[in-house]
Amino acid sequence: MSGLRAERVRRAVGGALVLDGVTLTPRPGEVTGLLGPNGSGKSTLLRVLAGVLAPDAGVVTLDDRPLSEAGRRAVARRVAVVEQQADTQVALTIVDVVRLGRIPHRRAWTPATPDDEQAVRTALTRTGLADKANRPWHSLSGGERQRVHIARALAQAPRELLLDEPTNHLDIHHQLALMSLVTELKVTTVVALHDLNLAAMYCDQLAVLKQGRVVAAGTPREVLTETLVADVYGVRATITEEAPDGRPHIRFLGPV
Ligand SMILES: Nc1ncnc2c1ncn2[C@@H]1O[C@H](COP(=O)(O)OP(=O)(O)OP(=O)(O)O)[C@@H](O)[C@H]1O
Repeated sequence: MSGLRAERVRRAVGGALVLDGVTLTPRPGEVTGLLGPNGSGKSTLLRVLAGVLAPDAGVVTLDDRPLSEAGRRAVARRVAVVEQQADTQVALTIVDVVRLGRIPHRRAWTPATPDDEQAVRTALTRTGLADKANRPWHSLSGGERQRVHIARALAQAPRELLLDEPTNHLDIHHQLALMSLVTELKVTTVVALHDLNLAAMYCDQLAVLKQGRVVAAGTPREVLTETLVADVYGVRATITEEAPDGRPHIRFLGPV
């Protein structure tokens, strides 16, 4: 089966079992939302899918081949990752940071090709950063930095995109713009989200983690039920299905 897949993955962090038998099969070209309360294992699962952390048991495969055998460079050409609170230390401009996305595609010691520069320009335009390309990183707001990291991931031209709470720091316009962009890309995407309504609006599939296990998976309509929100998040909610496409809308009423 093509694409990225986690199968019965277990992983302990700092002595505690954080992922306990997680299987995730993101559908090619679709957006899979990863939900779950704080500490449920979302970031850890994304790091295991990215090959940054190795599973203790189980396997992550890319086109049926274990990630551990694929080689870092081959993985970097395919899989782009935007981590939470990704920071960049050095004195770079926006366009410099976005150019970092091209590194996996370039041969050592060769200058950027016109294709590299075109990919960088397109990524800047799609994230609304084209007119800010030469701004220094340190002068950017939290939301602008977040968008630069998304642009860097797009410049990488990945087939798989892993995003850890990418709408953190973003105002409502940029949250919606980012999620629209991600759905338009037709790149296989796994995105950790806290906002259940955003997940319901934009994701094709959802997987819900609780204490390191997948407790629900399917379409937003299948997954987002009042019972699930109460069980997993400890919150009372009423859920309606909104026209025209019948996606669920969650109205939170309070803690259980
Ligand atoms: N370096 C570490 N040492 C000890 N425990 C860790 C470490 N990193 C993560 N954990 C623990 O692993 C669990 C899962 O963390 P993870 O960051 O994957 O959760 P998450 O679902 O992404 O949470 P959040 O929604 O808060 O970002 C948490 O209980 C966390 O405290």
